[in-house]
Amino acid sequence: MLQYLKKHWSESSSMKHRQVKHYGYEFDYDNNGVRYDSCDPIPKEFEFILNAIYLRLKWQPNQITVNKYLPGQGIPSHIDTHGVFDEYILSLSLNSDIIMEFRKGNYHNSILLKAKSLLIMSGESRFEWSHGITPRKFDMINTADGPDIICRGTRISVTFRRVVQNYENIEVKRNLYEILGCDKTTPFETLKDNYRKLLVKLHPDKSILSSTTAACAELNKAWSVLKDPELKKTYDEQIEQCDIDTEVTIFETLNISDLENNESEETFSYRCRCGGMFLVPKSMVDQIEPLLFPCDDCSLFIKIMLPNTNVS
Ligand SMILES: O=C(O)CCC(=O)C(=O)O
Ligand SMILES: [Fe+2]
Ligand SMILES: [Zn+2]
Repeated sequence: MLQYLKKHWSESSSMKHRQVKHYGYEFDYDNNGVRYDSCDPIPKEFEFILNAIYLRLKWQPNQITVNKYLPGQGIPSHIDTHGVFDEYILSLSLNSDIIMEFRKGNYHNSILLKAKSLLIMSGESRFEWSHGITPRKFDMINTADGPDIICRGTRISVTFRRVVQNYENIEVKRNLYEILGCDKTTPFETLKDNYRKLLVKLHPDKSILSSTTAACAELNKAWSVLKDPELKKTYDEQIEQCDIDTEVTIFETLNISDLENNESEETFSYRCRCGGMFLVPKSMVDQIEPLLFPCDDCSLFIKIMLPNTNVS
């Protein structure tokens, strides 16, 4: 592992007080959140330790941060963000011993992290105690023979965390239909079939690599929206509204009162010259911007001036 890290260290980014490299998800120090788009997947070289962790804790990390501390460098006292990361924070110490300071209110504990040891934080130690490393070139330790001083070498730590998979953490970039390999007109059964096939291919239990987890969350999000007729409709309306940034041909500009009010349905309607239909969801009448709606058959649009529209 050390060999791998030493070989790949040149790609790492440098921070003021230490060097860091992320795998799986990138930890964003500006907003204490995570991004996964710009990040290297967890290297194969880490799999043996991920497997060992899994055997012991039945827990799979999907984000790894490697920190390199030269003697004299440290990390400010902190608690890893709740909500973004789940209940375990693990830290593997390599190459040098170091003292980590734990604090909770007025309580304080110094713990010697030996090289090649794994620190497991969970429960109170993970959520209530802060941890940090004082920037120093040596540490004081207590031994059976009394206090002693140890000089710090370069310490490399590998922190294992699991990004909580809620949708807020996942930036969905791709069109939801693209994710499920289909389009707006694909029948429900095919959507469902595609979802299942893709899910089996991607399920995180079948692979230890974290990019899989992100892809899986993306897939779940796509499916959770598209399988629900109401959400699908809203989503379709939104992409319709996005699509029309390009040139469109407006068939007519109308007021709501020009449309047919289908009492029993959620939509107003208007007949297109092609025989197709323009459908305007009733839920949209509170909008203040004029809206464009496509014909369900041809490429024409109607422009709707809503009661609240500012006419300037
Ligand atoms: O270097 C360590 O052992 C801890 C690193 C850490 O606390 C973190 O990256 O959040
Ligand atoms: Fe931490
Ligand atoms: Zn038409």
